[in-house]
Amino acid sequence: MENISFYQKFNPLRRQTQTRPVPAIKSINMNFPESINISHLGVHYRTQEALRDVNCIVKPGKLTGIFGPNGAGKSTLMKAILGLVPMSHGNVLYKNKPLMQQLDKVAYVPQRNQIDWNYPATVWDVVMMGRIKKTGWLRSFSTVSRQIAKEALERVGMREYSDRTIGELSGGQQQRVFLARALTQQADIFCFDEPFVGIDQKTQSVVFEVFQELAAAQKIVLVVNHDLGESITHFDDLILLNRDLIATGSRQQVLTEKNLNLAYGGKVMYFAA
Ligand SMILES: Nc1ncnc2c1ncn2[C@@H]1O[C@H](COP(=O)(O)OP(=O)(O)OP(=O)(O)O)[C@@H](O)[C@H]1O
Repeated sequence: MENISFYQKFNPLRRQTQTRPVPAIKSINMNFPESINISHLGVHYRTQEALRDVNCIVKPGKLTGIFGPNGAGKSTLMKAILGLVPMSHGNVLYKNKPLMQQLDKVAYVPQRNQIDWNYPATVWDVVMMGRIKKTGWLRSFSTVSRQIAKEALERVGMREYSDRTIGELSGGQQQRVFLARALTQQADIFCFDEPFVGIDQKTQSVVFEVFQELAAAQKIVLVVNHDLGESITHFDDLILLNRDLIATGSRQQVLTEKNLNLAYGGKVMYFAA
């Protein structure tokens, strides 16, 4: 039997990504239409400048981390990319069009402190929410949607918790449920804001495994993280911020002593990428 991941199995683009040749680059303005292209992005909160002239690309097939010290603008960058905070200037393009016009292609899991854990929803309800865009409001879910949700829960080891309310779960279990919901969306772009905060080691391993499966399926996987410890070695590409873009590229290119000093002001030890 063909050995494929959960995500590849339910990925409607799977056959195309396997057989279709790489499309020709048509845009004059940007070189990577299959990537997210971020140009001259700036964000102000009232008088405070949170991000200044950020230019980078986020490629499919890579696990990309947004790193930087507290208050560097990591979450702001993710939110600006998704149109959740207004940009003061710049643009974010995907497939030659503003990403904001294509949010149906995005699955986003916000920071856990932005989720109401007392809301009386079951694990199953939360995961099925990931199918609403495909199904439509007030319409009943298809057998296929139910199957996708079951397999997503299975993938993150939460199938037997389907009937629990989300408030009854541990932090790690809650994070796995939201990961399952993101999987059911069958998106092209996956964005996670601080998914490793307050979770156990087992959940961290499951989450990284799923991220790597998504990247292997040529998805865009963008993760805000602040942990400069061993877990950073799971990332392929990094965006290092401190209001300005300090560096972007492969992990090896970004994690230099000079870049870390610029971002953290000499407060972290340099270690080999
Ligand atoms: N809604 C807001 N209104 C005003 N200022 C804000 C708002 N959100 C963020 N900021 C400010 O913008 C700056 C960047 O915040 P942001 O949350 O993006 O940083 P971060 O790198 O994600 O930080 P952390 O690691 O602490 O979560 C900070 O100085 C923060 O105080």
